[in-house]
Order: sequence, then structure tokens, then C-alpha cells
Amino acid sequence: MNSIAVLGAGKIGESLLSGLLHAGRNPADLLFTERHPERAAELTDKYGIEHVEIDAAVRRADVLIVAVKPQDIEPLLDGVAPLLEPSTLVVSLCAGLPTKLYERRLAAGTPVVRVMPNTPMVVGEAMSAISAGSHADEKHLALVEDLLSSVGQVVRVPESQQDAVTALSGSGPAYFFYLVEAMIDAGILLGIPRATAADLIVQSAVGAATMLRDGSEGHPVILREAVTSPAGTTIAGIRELEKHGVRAALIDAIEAARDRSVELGSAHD
Ligand SMILES: NC(=O)C1=CN([C@@H]2O[C@H](COP(=O)(O)OP(=O)(O)OC[C@H]3O[C@@H](n4cnc5c(N)ncnc54)[C@H](OP(=O)(O)O)[C@@H]3O)[C@@H](O)[C@H]2O)C=CC1
Ligand SMILES: O=C(O)[C@@H]1CCC=N1
Repeated sequence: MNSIAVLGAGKIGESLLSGLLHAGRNPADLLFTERHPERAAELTDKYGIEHVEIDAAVRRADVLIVAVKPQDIEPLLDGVAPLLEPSTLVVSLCAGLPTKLYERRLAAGTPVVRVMPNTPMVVGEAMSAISAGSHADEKHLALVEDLLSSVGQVVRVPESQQDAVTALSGSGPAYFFYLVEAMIDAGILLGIPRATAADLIVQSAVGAATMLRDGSEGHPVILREAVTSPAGTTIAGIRELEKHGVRAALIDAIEAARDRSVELGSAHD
């Protein structure tokens, strides 16, 4: 079993650690680094995973998973580069950062795999997209696929698509949470208690997502049409969504997220 170190156990790093444990991985195979001692202690208490300093992580792990904010990558690589053996696989979860950034900074030949996961990995329902850097081969991709398929689904994409993927599925859960939040607010406006409104909307979201993924007819247009009765309630609501340009707003939002991902990467050119 590979020893895995997560560098930066914030929101996504913790989601991954928690998802891997949930999927049955032995805590003894996992390490993490974190710069705040109280946060490190909290995670060790909660998950029984060892907190280590960066040099120990690089020395002991076969797989380093980089989960710091893209803005924090340079000092992290300053610490990793002098210690890293080129046989260690580096897996980047960072939005926008291209594999060539790592390849420039790390020992020649270091295999790098760029991944865009999302937080539903905490419940085993992640969507992760992976791309190989120039020294990562089939065995490295298969290893990352194996690791991430224990916490959700995995797809291989060309690295040129990673900024778009980041906007779609990396950020995607936030957009669904935002919609759910707004729909619960609508329930409050209509006089439904918050807890009841939340139950109604969350179960509707789960049901709709399950139909999209597992139903015999998974096309969103057909599913929406089936809810939209002639002269009924749904079309009255959809007319308002169209009047307010919600479709265009979503397209613009995802394009803006893609542009931000590109910008985060080009800050290190
Ligand atoms: N959140 C998400 O849904 C997703 C995030 N990502 C990517 O994951 C990465 C992390 O995002 P997120 O988890 O949201 O961010 P967080 O800020 O929650 O987590 C990053 C963590 O790394 C710590 N850190 C920074 N530098 C170091 C260092 N040198 N050594 C050890 N720890 C360090 C940070 O400490 P401090 O608090 O001091 O900054 C923080 O705890 C980003 O690159 C993001 O693009 C990818 C997909 C989804
Ligand atoms: O907001 C962000 O930058 C990160 C990347 C994708 C999801 N969260």
C-alpha cells in the first residue's frame, strides 16, 4: 500500500483524508502537513492520522498530494524541491496550476498528475478529473484513479480542459448549494418553517440528481419537461427564471470561474 501525504489539510485536504478513511484506508498509510499546530492537533484527534513536518512528509510518502491554495504554492515547492526523490508521485489538487509549473521546480523526471476533485469526496461522491504531466505514465494515472475512485468517480481529461473542469465540477457543488440556499429562502418567504423548507428542497435535489444519474431517461431537458404541466405551476416559475436571465447568469458564472482558474495558473509563469 502506498504511503500518502496530504500537504495542506484545509477544506479539500480534509475532505480527501476523511473520504479515504471512510472508504476503508488505513490511517497508518496517511500523513498530513499543516502550518497551524492547533488545526493539526484537531485533525489528528478527529481522524487518528499523523501530522508531520514537510521534510518527513517528503521523505516518507510515495505520493504527495498538494492541497494548498494556488497562492501558497511557491513557498511549499521551495520546501519540497530540495528533498524530493524523482520517484515520488506528485498529485496537485490546486486550481489553475499546470503540471509544467511543478516540473520546472522539481527534480527532472518527477511524475506529476493534475487533479480537479470536489468536496463531495467526503461522502464518497466526488467527481475528479485527472491529467498526466509529461513524466507521468499509465501506472501513475492508474494509481491516482485507484485512490480517487474510492471517494467517487474519476475521469481522464486533457490538461488543456482542466480550467474548464475546475469551473464546472470543482466549483460546481458551490453553485448547487447556492441554489438550494435560495430555494430555502423562497420557502421562508412563503411561510414554510426553515427546517421543513430545507427537508423539501434537499430531498428534491437528491431525487433530481439521482434521476439525472441513475434514471432511465437522464437528459435534463426531458426530465424538466416531465415536471412542467400545461398551464401549470412549473412553467409560471420557469418564465420568471428566463425573465431574470438565470441561464445566461449561470453560463457567465462558469466562464468567469474558468477565467479565474487560468489567471491563478498564469500568476506563476
Ligand atoms: N475547496 C474546494 O472545494 C476545492 C479546492 N481545490 C483546491 O484545493 C486547494 C486547497 O483549497 P481549500 O482546501 O479550499 O483551501 P484551504 O485554505 O481550506 O486549505 C489549504 C490549507 O493549506 C494550508 N497551507 C498553506 N501553505 C501550507 C504549507 N506550506 N504547508 C502546510 N500547509 C499549508 C493552509 O493554511 P492557512 O489556513 O494558513 O492558509 C490551509 O489550511 C486549492 O489549491 C484549491 O484550488 C480543488 C478542488 C475543490
Ligand atoms: O474556489 C476555488 O478556487 C476552489 C477550486 C475549485 C473549487 N474550489
